[in-house]
Amino acid sequence: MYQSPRRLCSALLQRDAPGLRRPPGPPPPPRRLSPTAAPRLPSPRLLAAASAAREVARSCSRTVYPMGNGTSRLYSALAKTLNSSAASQHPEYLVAPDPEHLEPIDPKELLEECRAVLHTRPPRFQRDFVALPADCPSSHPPIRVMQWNILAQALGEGKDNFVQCPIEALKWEERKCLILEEILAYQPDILCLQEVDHYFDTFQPLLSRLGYQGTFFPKPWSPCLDVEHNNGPDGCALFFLQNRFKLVNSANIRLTAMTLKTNQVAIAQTLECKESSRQFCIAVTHLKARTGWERFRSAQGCDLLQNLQAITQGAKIPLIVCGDFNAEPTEEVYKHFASSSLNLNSAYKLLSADGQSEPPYTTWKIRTSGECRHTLDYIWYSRQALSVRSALDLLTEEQIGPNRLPSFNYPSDHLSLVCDFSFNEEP
Ligand SMILES: NC(=O)C1=CN([C@@H]2O[C@H](COP(=O)(O)OP(=O)(O)OC[C@H]3O[C@@H](n4cnc5c(N)ncnc54)[C@H](OP(=O)(O)O)[C@@H]3O)[C@@H](O)[C@H]2O)C=CC1
Ligand SMILES: [Mg+2]
Repeated sequence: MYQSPRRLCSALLQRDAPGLRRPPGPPPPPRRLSPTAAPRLPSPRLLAAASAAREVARSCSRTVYPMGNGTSRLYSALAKTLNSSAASQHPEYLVAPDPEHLEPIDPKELLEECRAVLHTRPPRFQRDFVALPADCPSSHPPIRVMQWNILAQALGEGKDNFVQCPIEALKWEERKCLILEEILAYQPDILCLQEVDHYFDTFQPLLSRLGYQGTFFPKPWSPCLDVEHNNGPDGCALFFLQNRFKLVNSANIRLTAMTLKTNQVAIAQTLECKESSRQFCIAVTHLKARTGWERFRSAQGCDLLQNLQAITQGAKIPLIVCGDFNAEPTEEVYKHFASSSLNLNSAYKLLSADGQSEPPYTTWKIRTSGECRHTLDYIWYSRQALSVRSALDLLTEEQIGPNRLPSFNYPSDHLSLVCDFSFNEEP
């Protein structure tokens, strides 16, 4: 049974629940003015939902529910993991909430709830799926994969220095709704995320109630932990829809570079499709950032490829690798992936006229050092076993706007990549 909107509202607006507030700290820095974009026009239904949400949140902040109440159960599951400022002393972020306490949410209702929270923001950008020619027809529904570096909240507010992005645009309570809206709009079967620093308090509880099974692997020395009032370490997260796939095996990989352990991680899981009984491996990673680290990234890429060779039993199991590689297509690590014996192709190349060129950008931001427009994010796939049926077009320069990303209408400095895959016929 789906929950009523009032219960959904409480899922989103849990910030006001007792024990879930951030600890008192210095006042926020002066806020810059909002841009003059046209606000979304909320429907009366959305406004009613927002008002109901505020009411539920207010009542939750003063009411102690007896055990067994659904709202209280939700809060207790979230509260277990949300006490984020203490994360570096007490690794509470490693404790997953009890799945028995999670009740299903209707995605449409959650989307509506997100839109209600976002009603003062400019409208979402329109992006279209581009159909791609496939070699063979498929009798099974495609597998939709989303790759997205969602921008860690602590890094966005405390380290990244996006000088043209108003601090208000980064407010977590609204930015998380923009992130959820993007996920709910495309409804991926598999979701590969980087820079997740709100796994246990936001994505795990909400996405598991939408039917996903999630795994989180934090970076060992996440730079988020250096930021005051952080919410714990950031890391990679992998979610898949439980009604479509069965987990066969799962590996959390700490990447090495020239045998040395590094601060970067990957998750690789073998899944079995419930409709077709076919197995494939899905992996997510986030390689070392910054210029000057090209050889390091290349070594991390080699380590990941070696791990994936073993996990796919020498390329016997079809593979999809999603990641923020922090590397342009000219870099060595890209070339290793393109020429690996795993026989991988990069899905977004298929959007180009010749099928050979990566898109002009997957991240676009302005830092104090200037404008950074790069192609760093990829979805690699086994070119023999899988076909890309369609891919979500990127935002245009005009949509991104002169202040670039993140912005009031897009929550991350990286664009999401979304592809529909199907299996080719077995030889
Ligand atoms: N406490 C300790 O003992 C240790 C702490 N650390 C911490 O970890 C950090 C390094 O971690 P590591 O994982 O190697 O980090 P990375 O160099 O990989 O970068 C971390 C994040 O910073 C973002 N980033 C990239 N370029 C810039 C930039 N120019 N300005 C601001 N942010 C940027 C990246 O985002 P994107 O990928 O989107 O570009 C990425 O998510 C150190 O700075 C330190 O804070 C590290 C080791 C030990
Ligand atoms: Mg980043």
